[in-house]
Amino acid sequence: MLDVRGLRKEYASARGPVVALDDITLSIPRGSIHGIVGRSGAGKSTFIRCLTGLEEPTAGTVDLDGTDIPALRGADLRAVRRRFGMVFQHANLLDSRSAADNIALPLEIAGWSAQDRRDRVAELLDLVGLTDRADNHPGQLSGGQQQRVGIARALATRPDILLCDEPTSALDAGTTRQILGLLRDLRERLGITVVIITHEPSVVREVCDTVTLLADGRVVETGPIREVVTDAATQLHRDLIPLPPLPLEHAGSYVEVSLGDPRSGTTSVDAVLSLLRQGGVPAEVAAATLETIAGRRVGRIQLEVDPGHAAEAVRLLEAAHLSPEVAA
Ligand SMILES: Nc1ncnc2c1ncn2[C@@H]1O[C@H](COP(=O)(O)OP(=O)(O)OP(=O)(O)O)[C@@H](O)[C@H]1O
Repeated sequence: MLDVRGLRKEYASARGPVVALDDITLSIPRGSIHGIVGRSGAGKSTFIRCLTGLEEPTAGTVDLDGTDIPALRGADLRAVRRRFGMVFQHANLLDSRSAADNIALPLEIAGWSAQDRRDRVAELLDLVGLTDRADNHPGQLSGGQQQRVGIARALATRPDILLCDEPTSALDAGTTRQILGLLRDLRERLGITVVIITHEPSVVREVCDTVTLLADGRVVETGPIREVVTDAATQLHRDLIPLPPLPLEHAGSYVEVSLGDPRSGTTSVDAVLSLLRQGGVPAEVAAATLETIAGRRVGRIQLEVDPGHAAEAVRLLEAAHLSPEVAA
């Protein structure tokens, strides 16, 4: 549905051009939840601005159902922008207006009649579970409820794509789960496509179907979560299944292994330990992260082995397709 090819964005600066996006090529399927991850400065915001036509790329195409967004001007561009709804880290609601009136704002701007606005707002309040809070002002709502109002407002004019820029970064873990549950629910009920910019691996793990990792304006990895997460060679595999750093003081050698690679029949911590034991290598688990992501059991284990056995441990683990790496 959204097909980005060779997208490049340069900004002029006193020290020459800054390349914010460099040859970005990726696809976001209709009705999917797509995560865009990357460090600060990776180009995430620039990418979103190019998607919505707020920024004109230096080169490349952004194809939305056969329309190249960067090629549009005037009324056509304004029309295509209405196909995107925006959700931000903070809902930025107007304090002087009730929840219902905040949601009605884009409908007023789009010229809906008072009756149509009332009907649509009631529908949206129900959709985000805030019917009983319609008359509350933002100061009377929790952060999570304010974000629900923000999401309802973004959906008001029935966009096809919901772009969420760090939608849960300001929320606690419990509220984050509720908001992610709501986004998933909206995708099921409305068939809407959701794009989430986030720096939180947990958001990607919990809700995304597909993901793109950006670094220095380039695509490092992109694809379905269930594929990238089971490929021990990807950066996303490490980012989505994080292990703690090694203990500050340690005498042993540490070997990290990955579970979940389809080529490996070894799927549990016990199986890894017994494989090493049978090979004559005693090992202990120093840390482990085990998750079920997109229906796949995946994990990473940090093993402490005697330094004299490290090379043998790596050999045994490699033979079992557990992608061992000596941690330093
Ligand atoms: N208007 C601009 N003029 C010049 N350089 C810019 C401009 N906007 C962004 N950049 C540069 O482009 C690069 C990408 O910035 P961008 O804001 O897209 O990154 P980001 O991944 O969204 O970062 P963050 O997570 O901190 O918001 C950075 O090097 C940034 O300094």
